[in-house]
Amino acid sequence: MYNKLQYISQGNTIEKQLYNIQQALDAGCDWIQMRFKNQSAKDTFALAEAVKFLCEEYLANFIVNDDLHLAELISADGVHLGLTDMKIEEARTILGNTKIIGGTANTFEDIQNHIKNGADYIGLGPFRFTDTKGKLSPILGLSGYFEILQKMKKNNITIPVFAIGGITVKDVNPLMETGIYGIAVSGLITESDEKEKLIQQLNEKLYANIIV
Ligand SMILES: Cc1ncc(COP(=O)(O)OP(=O)(O)O)c(N)n1
Ligand SMILES: Cc1nc(C(=O)O)sc1CCOP(=O)(O)O
Ligand SMILES: [Mg+2]
Repeated sequence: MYNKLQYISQGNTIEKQLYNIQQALDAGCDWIQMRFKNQSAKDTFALAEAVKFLCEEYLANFIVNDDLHLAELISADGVHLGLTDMKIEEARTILGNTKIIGGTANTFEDIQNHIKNGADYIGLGPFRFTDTKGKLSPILGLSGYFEILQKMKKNNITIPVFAIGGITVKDVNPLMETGIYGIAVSGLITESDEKEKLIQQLNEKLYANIIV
């Protein structure tokens, strides 16, 4: 069972990334996706090794954005691949069945393809406009999630779906009502001055209907 909250890291330097990731871990986040764009291979590797070490210390899941070979090299828990990254089918062949592979989707058809190709979870977005990522796919809004999740239900499709893109605390309840599994957030956690309180609030909402 996956955690319902994934933190997507931010920062243009190794130091800034490590600071943000450590803060998220300290505040109780237990799933980190390292997203470090347009950096040298040397720096990306150095950061990945340090994040792997940190996540082991905090018993947090650690996946790498985009770079399957890096994920393999440092034995991360998995990788997140977008629609223009390495094909999920190929990634599955390389990583085997024990690693997590997430795939980005913007439509019901994307989800069908990812399932066919062996994805473990879906990052469905964007929910709304966000500065965190350039070249966004069409914005889904609540109605987009509702339609796609209804289609999944009708077609008996079950795979954990994480909403992503500009999500704030007040979006969590309505998003969960559409049938998503969890959320992936970056700016919300990075920019918060009260991270522990925020993560507690998010988890309360995300796990509200789970009976232990
Ligand atoms: C959980 C999750 N969902 C979607 C994305 C976006 O991936 P991608 O489309 O490859 O865009 P970049 O993050 O690489 O800019 C994600 N990273 N995580
Ligand atoms: C990395 C990413 N992927 C998206 C997609 O729609 O595929 S939106 C996004 C940015 C998520 O960061 P924030 O929580 O700061 O908006
Ligand atoms: Mg990508």
